[in-house]
Amino acid sequence: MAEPVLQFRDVAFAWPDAAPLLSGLNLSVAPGECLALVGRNGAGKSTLFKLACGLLKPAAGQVTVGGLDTAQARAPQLARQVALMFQEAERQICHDQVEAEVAFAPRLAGLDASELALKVARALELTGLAGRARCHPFDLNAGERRLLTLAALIAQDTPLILLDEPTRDFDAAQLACFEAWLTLARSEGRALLFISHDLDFIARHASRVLHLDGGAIVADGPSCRVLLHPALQAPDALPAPTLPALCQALGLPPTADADAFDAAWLARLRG
Ligand SMILES: Nc1ncnc2c1ncn2[C@@H]1O[C@H](COP(=O)(O)OP(=O)(O)OP(=O)(O)O)[C@@H](O)[C@H]1O
Repeated sequence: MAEPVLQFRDVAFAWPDAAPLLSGLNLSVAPGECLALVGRNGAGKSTLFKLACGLLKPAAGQVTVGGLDTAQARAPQLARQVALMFQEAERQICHDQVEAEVAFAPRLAGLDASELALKVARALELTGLAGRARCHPFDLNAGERRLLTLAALIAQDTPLILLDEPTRDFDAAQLACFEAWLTLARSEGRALLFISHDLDFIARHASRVLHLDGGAIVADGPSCRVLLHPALQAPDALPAPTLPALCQALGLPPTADADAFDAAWLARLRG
């Protein structure tokens, strides 16, 4: 079996002057997995992400990324293994030109000028920002700024990518661009973890969903099963993902794929 790209072993964590948030948390993510983290506000999703990229260190237990212990590894080593898009993506932009922002990580990684130019051009192309290379990031709209942070992650070229509410600011065209990249990144074997409150988006893309509550994993499995679980469908919870909920109501096998739904429904109609 492939070596996990991310592993939590008996991890404990508490914020200062607060009760323990995580205790004895175990999690393993394989290359190529696309995993969604769901759970109510304050469940610990963003904290788990910060532990996963080494911004926070566990109080007990161990977090490894690409086999590196985040408590021991140096930042440049971790930056070759894992990249993170913050929930407030524009806060991680630190250059005054789009191109310079995208070039930041590969330049620090020591790429020569021609490799660097290729990486930056590809990242801008994939995010639809090729025509905005010389712009100031704050002249971009909110969705473009999020795409800019995505371009920077693409250029960072890591096996593990963490995305906190990635679709938040996108219009329909930007979402389509992002979803095309997501499919490409999966085909390249990257492991993707994202936090999202958009259950339809999760149902379309996640191969696995973790439900976090009070810092503990209360469900871990295929998206249709976890997203329709009663614990996520409490009265004050998010609306169920459309297609899996429709399948459930019609007594069809759960799926988030429109073609599979059509096939199952037609088979039912034909008796
Ligand atoms: N920098 C911080 N300092 C102290 N406590 C924090 C800090 N960040 C988060 N917390 C606390 O940790 C708990 C988990 O927060 P976290 O942001 O990880 O949850 P979340 O599931 O990502 O929530 P949301 O969906 O609202 O982003 C909350 O009680 C929160 O108040």
